[in-house]
Amino acid sequence: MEKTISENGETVADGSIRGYDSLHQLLSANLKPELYQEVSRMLLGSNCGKSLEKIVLPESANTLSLKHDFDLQALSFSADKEQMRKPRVVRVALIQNSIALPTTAPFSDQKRGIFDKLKPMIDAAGFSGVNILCLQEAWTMPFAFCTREKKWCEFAEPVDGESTKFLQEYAKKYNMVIVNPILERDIDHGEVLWNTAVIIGNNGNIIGKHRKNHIPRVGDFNESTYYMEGDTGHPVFETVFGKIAVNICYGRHHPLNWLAFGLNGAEIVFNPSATVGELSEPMWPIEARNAAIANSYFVGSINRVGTEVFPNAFTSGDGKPQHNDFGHFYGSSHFSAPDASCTPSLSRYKDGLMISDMDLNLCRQYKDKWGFRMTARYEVYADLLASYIKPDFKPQVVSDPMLHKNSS
Ligand SMILES: NC(=O)NCCC(=O)O
Repeated sequence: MEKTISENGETVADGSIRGYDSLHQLLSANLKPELYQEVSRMLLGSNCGKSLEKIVLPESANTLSLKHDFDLQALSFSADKEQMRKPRVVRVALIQNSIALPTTAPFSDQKRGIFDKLKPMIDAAGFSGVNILCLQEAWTMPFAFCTREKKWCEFAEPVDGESTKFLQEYAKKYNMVIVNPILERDIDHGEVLWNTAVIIGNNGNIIGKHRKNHIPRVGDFNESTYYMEGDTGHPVFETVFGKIAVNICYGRHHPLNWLAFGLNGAEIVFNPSATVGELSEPMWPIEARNAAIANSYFVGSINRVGTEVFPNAFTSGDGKPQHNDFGHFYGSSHFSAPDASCTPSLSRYKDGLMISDMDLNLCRQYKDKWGFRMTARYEVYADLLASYIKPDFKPQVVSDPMLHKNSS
């Protein structure tokens, strides 16, 4: 167990929930098995009438997780057998990690340290036959956007920069599609910055990029100091393993953002994130799962882990005393499926690799079952939105005439 810190006024072990890695671990350790089964059925849902099955991973992957002390979980989502289509099972993985060195270390050492700590996790994914892997938001750096200091811009790199080159080797080696979320510097357009996910194909080629659509202006998340809202729309990348998209962090609070990736045909949407307990933990398991249900696709949610302390104290104009850290990034990466089932979460404080098999046929099966696409009434909302964005928009409110009588 790590040192203790104070979070929300309570003393807790650093990042754990009173010594437990995750909510699911806490519940399974403290409830009678028959009660845990009921809680788990409601909390994690069921897939084809049963709980998710554990995947047996190769010994080499388990050995790496023990040696390098990262959480490793692997569960399988299935779909009903169809007569006309073969199952389309893909193995998908998420990596969550803390930074490797203090934020005061030379920048190149910090970056190299993170690359080094990711190597065994990527190898474990490769040894396990993972087809698509997604890393966390701005994984090459501390999440320094709380500080508003511009020196952290040095971590930015072009789409084909150092981290993409690093991951291209793994993509080729393991025949793996890799989603690489970075702080991007657009060299060809005045060296401006973006929050970007680069999609690397299984041949090591760059398929494309997506830039974060919604930029937070909440609490310490002062990201608008660094980059603007993305200009790449809602691309879906057709890979040899399926159609994927990336909804970067704060975009998960915007149902229309999720919808747009769905309308473009996504089968798996990744949500690489950086968010802290006090701000968003109660939202975390709900938003992704809701998006998976409403849009009939799989969602892979990833959050970094640990508490990152910065050399200079900062404030966020909210009257709180100045401080040197964001709070605790609570990990808890997991997958959600269109049938409302989801995996348990990875550790709240340890690095981790979450692997899932998913039969992508489940997406269409759930479109057919619930008919959310058919019943969506898009034309009604298109009309409303078209009028809402006009300056002369008036909300459609029908007031009780008595209301006005009483107030006059
Ligand atoms: N990185 C980022 O967008 N964080 C915002 C906080 C949140 O959405 O929970």
